[in-house]
Amino acid sequence: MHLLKYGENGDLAITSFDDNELPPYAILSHTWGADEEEVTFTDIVNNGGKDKPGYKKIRFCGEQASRDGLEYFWIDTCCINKENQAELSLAIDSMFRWYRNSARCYVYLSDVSSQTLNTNPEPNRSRWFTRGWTLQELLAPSVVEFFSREWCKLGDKISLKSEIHEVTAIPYEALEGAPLSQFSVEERFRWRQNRHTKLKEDAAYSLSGIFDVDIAPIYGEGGEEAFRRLHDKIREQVECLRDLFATDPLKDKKRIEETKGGLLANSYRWVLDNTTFQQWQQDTHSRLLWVKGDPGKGKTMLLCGIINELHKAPNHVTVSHFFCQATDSRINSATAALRGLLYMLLVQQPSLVSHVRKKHDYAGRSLFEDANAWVALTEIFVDVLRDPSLRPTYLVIDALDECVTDLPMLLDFVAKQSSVSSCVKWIVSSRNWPNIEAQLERAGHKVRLSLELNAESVAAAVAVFIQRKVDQLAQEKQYKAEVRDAVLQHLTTNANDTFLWVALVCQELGRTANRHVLKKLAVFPPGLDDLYKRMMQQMSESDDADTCRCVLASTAVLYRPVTIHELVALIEQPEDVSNDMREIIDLCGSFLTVREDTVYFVHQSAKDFLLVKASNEVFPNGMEEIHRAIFSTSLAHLSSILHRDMYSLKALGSAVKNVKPPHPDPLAASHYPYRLTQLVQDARRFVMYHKQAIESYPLQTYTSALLFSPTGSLIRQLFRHEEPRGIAIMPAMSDSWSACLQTLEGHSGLIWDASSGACLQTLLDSRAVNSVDLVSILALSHFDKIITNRKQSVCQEVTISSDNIWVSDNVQKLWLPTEYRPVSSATSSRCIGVGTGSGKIWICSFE
Ligand SMILES: Nc1ncnc2c1ncn2[C@@H]1O[C@H](COP(=O)(O)OP(=O)(O)OP(=O)(O)O)[C@@H](O)[C@H]1O
Repeated sequence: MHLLKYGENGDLAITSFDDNELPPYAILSHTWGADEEEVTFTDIVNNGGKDKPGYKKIRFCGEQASRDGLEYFWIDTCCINKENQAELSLAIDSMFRWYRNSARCYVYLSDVSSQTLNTNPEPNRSRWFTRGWTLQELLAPSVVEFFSREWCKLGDKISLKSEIHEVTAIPYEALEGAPLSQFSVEERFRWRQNRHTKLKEDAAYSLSGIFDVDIAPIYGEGGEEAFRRLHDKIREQVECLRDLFATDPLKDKKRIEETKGGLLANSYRWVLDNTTFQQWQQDTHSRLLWVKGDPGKGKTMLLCGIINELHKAPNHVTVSHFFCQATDSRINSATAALRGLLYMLLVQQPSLVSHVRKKHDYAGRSLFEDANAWVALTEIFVDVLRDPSLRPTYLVIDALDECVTDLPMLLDFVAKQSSVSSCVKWIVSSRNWPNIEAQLERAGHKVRLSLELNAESVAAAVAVFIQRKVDQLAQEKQYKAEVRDAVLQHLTTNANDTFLWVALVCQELGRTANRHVLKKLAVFPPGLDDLYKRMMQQMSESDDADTCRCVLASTAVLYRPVTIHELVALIEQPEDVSNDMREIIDLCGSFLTVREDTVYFVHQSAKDFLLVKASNEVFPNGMEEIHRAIFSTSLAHLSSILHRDMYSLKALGSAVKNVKPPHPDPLAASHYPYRLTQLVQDARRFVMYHKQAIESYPLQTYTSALLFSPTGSLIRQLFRHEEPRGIAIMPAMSDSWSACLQTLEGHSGLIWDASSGACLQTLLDSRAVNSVDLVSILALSHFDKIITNRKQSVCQEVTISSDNIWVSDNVQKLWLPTEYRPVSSATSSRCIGVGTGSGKIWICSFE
């Protein structure tokens, strides 16, 4: 980027900078006069152009910059060498970024006079508002100041926002600096209405920054073609993000805050004054902040608060967050965490989508969902972190301890990647688990914020929380002053710096009649576990103790939260309480809570308590008994309610996609057992398909059987943690089981996979691939030392057995189902390329 600066002798000088090492600069936004009136790059280089009318703008801009303490400034007329086509293209591409990165943008309204402004106060009627390029010049910089013809300041885009909104229809939030990706594509296109550019193509090119897409300018292509290319780029970007989407982390955060009773700012603000936090935030070398603490100490809410505060930063940093929740299978795995973080990051910085598109263009949605999703996501993530255009970004992962699947992989990734980019800072939180400690220990540039070591601040925050909770209770239940004071006193004395304990006791008190409050207070012991024990004891004393225990035990083993309706259909009730299930849930102490008709554990620690510390009481005959009960009750339920034409469709041609479930839905309570039936069916397919391998080599259940099952197989998904770790590139599998039920070994000829099409690369349609093709593929994949003749590869590390049944590296052995056995192959040291009879190729790599 070329920047202008006044030298000591008053002459203008132009200096070139690397875009990554720019000094602070001001930037001018204006409308162009006739070409011959504007000062050009050549004029400046030759110390000329001083007699041109456009020179006045340059002088004003330089003087204003100097008044604002800025040495450098940039003006499009003379800071781009337009005779150099490559430079011009690059400048058009970079323009949005240059405006965004400026310290101040001065808008020079040459047709607005401050002298007539009092009689005609309409600076917004200036020609400046009708030009195409000025739209991004208004939106990209954070500080935009307006000046009259006499160079008198009229205001800035915040103080003039209502006038600007009136003429441009751009919402206040966009003027205040909200990321433009928050606004729909249609809305952003509306902002350009009534704007014109001298060249037709510029109408499209001037929008590329607003949509954060790269479109190389090709002047002469015409406006229509330029807009077609722009629309194509936007569509491809939207499709890519749609496929990456699995959960909306913004909605997860909102839901979690609401479920936990709403975020109280005064209970997290202490962290802003905390020296460890400040060190992490201010020190450019501190990259990773690890917030650690025992259950219920308020880590999740603290992170919610920190995220809110980070958003308040004046320069709109990117904040991308992910909340792990063990009880929600959508958001409890390492892959889900990276996918969620990446999605949220790219929504805010869409130009980085290019890193995803490199892979997504070929693989589509399965890139993020098949067996290799982790490999693909980590590669993309690393590319994004190393991208020089990445803007200051915070990455936040809450509750690492609730990442049920592949936590070690996630920890390893965070430890390795948290220090690679100087503009990225990470925050993670977890309980005080030694295995997490051990893995994060390896991260460089980290700081640790232990809630136990900041007991004083946490105690003060809990005190604020107690005060708020007691005020609410006293108001809702009309406590007398003495009851109110006693509750406050008891909570303050026994809370032990644990928010959750306070929240649970208050929940119990909410259900207690006023006359019993004082008596009841005495039985809430300090400490979470003791409180849970007390709740168990209280429950066991009720008349519905057996039913309550049954509800707790079943809820603890179900693989997802269920609705009250479903719960009634799932549990073996000692007596029929179908109509009283809400009441029973209320009787289950404060372990459970109902939100929108769905039953949840009040907190992960409540579930942990039942599964570990109270397991003898909750599962007196073992957990298996509860699974068996759920299974048989489900079957009984299905047998009793299912009948022909459940939804009274009558017409035999009724298509599933057109069916609208009636209200109430007779199948509402059957969704859980339906999934169970699907699981049984899937298990049957799994066993049938891999029968030969499993019967002969039982341990292959955990290797080839999992690897060669479709990615959508429920068994494969449930046992993902068992998949062998050492195989880096796994066979690309289709989503669902093929038409082939079982292969009978010993027959000659190949049995074809009729439905799967998700191969890694198909080189040839129906003829078999040969080893030469495979060599090129391995070479393309940058694997060296390729050997085509298998006999030579004996001393190599990876090999295919002579009967084509095994791939092995001497330590691990992978059984090949018939349709994956090679008709040709090529081997590198750790990699084998296999060409199959169907023309499909896959590459297996052992780490
Ligand atoms: N700042 C806050 N505002 C409002 N409520 C809070 C706040 N901090 C904590 N709480 C209350 O305390 C409870 C426990 O907090 P939180 O879930 O954040 O703890 P945690 O340390 O993440 O627990 P765990 O490690 O067991 O998941 C919340 O459900 C909420 O009721």
